[in-house]
Amino acid sequence: MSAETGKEPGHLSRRRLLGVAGATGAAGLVAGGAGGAVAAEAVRDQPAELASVGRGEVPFHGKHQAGISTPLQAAGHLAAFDLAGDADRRAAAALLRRWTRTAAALTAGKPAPARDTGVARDAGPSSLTVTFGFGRSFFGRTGLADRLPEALGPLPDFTADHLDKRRSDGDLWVQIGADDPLVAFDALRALQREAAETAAVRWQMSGFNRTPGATAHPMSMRNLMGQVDGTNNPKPAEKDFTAKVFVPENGSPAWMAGGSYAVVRRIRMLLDTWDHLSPERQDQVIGRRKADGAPLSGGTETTPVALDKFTKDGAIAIAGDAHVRVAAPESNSGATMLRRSFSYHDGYRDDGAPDAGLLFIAWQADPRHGFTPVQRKLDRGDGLSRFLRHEASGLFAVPGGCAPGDYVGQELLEG
Ligand SMILES: C=CC1=C(C)c2cc3[nH]c(cc4nc(cc5[nH]c(cc1n2)c(C)c5CCC(=O)O)C(CCC(=O)O)=C4C)c(C)c3C=C
Ligand SMILES: [Fe+2]
Repeated sequence: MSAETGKEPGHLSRRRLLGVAGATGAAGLVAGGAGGAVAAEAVRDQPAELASVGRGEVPFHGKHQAGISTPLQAAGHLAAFDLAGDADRRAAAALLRRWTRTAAALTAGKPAPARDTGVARDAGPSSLTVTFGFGRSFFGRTGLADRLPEALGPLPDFTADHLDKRRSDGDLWVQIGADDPLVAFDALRALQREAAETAAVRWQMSGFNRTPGATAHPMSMRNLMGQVDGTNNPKPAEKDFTAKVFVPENGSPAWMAGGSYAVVRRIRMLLDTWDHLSPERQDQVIGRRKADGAPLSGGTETTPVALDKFTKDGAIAIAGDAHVRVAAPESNSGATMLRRSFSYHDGYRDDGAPDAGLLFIAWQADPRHGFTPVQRKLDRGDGLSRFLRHEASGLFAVPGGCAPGDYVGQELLEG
């Protein structure tokens, strides 16, 4: 219950809640009891003005969880949680129910049902998305080993790995994205508080992207190496997008229908070394122009890459070890994924280098036909890999979305 209104906070948006609180105080001074209540009612019925960024709202409920094919937001948090030693399947189910209720409220621009700290009080939904996933270790701990998806087998070791196990894996995974950093933090804090005695944070990472609307060009984001990144992603409008990214309705296990698999890699960029390369070398390493994202085979950012194109001098336009050649579906028997990453910067290391890079997140219907074969190929022959360090890794089964009243993962936990 809200002390100011006497109603459940869920009835009001965060914005209106603030308006009501302010108006009740002010009107009470002038008109006293009954008059104040009337004024409060009037304010509640008047939606407060929000900037366009604040108004953005991504539906929480649906066939797929939000935060997968949703356009990238400006602020992101990734967190993995481990279940407490005595937390069983029932406790995990209760947690997912609490988390779902909170995520549904916050993404609709309402305050957290359990406790509103006020951090996001005067903001709208701000395109908040909250996405939940299960790590391999979750299944053994909850007695659900017989429901472990085959696709959630551990990722193989790659020769380029420098993984910190404490910042890798985890029983449960949460991805938060929003166009307002305060809204994103509010969601992270609410979920962490609600984990209470059931689960504790194993690791947490924060990232960012360009603010939507800051520029119309290029079409895709820039990463911290300065490259236009995300151009050749599968697009939601393409007819095979769903098959590439989501587990089909008749897929296995049945509880993953409409779900997806997220590969999470914390990839540090060796920016001091990278920044010393000439612009031409940087373009060759990727196979695209840094300036506008156009492939070195010609055209603009959206022109398809022509891997077999030669220049006038008879040289191959896109080098043999160029990142886009080695990573392309054509070089990997069609293996593909949706890359939806956040940049990160966690200050400076002892050697003075920035601790910065990409919270790389790849979404696919099956990582054995997506991330794994592509990373194997990159591991051996990618010209970009000498400027990168893979420092943390996780693979999570992200179930389909839920209907109002249900909770994410219900079919796994109760089916
Ligand atoms: C295993 C998969 C991949 C990892 C890990 C990865 C890391 C990584 N990539 C960039 C920058 C760019 N990648 C680009 C394209 C691209 N990358 C992958 C896969 C991985 N990248 C794929 C499948 C593709 C598309 C290839 C194609 O079909 O053309 C690009 C070009 C623009 C684009 O299409 O997105 C850039 C730039 C960084 C910096 C990085 C690690 C930090
Ligand atoms: Fe890439």
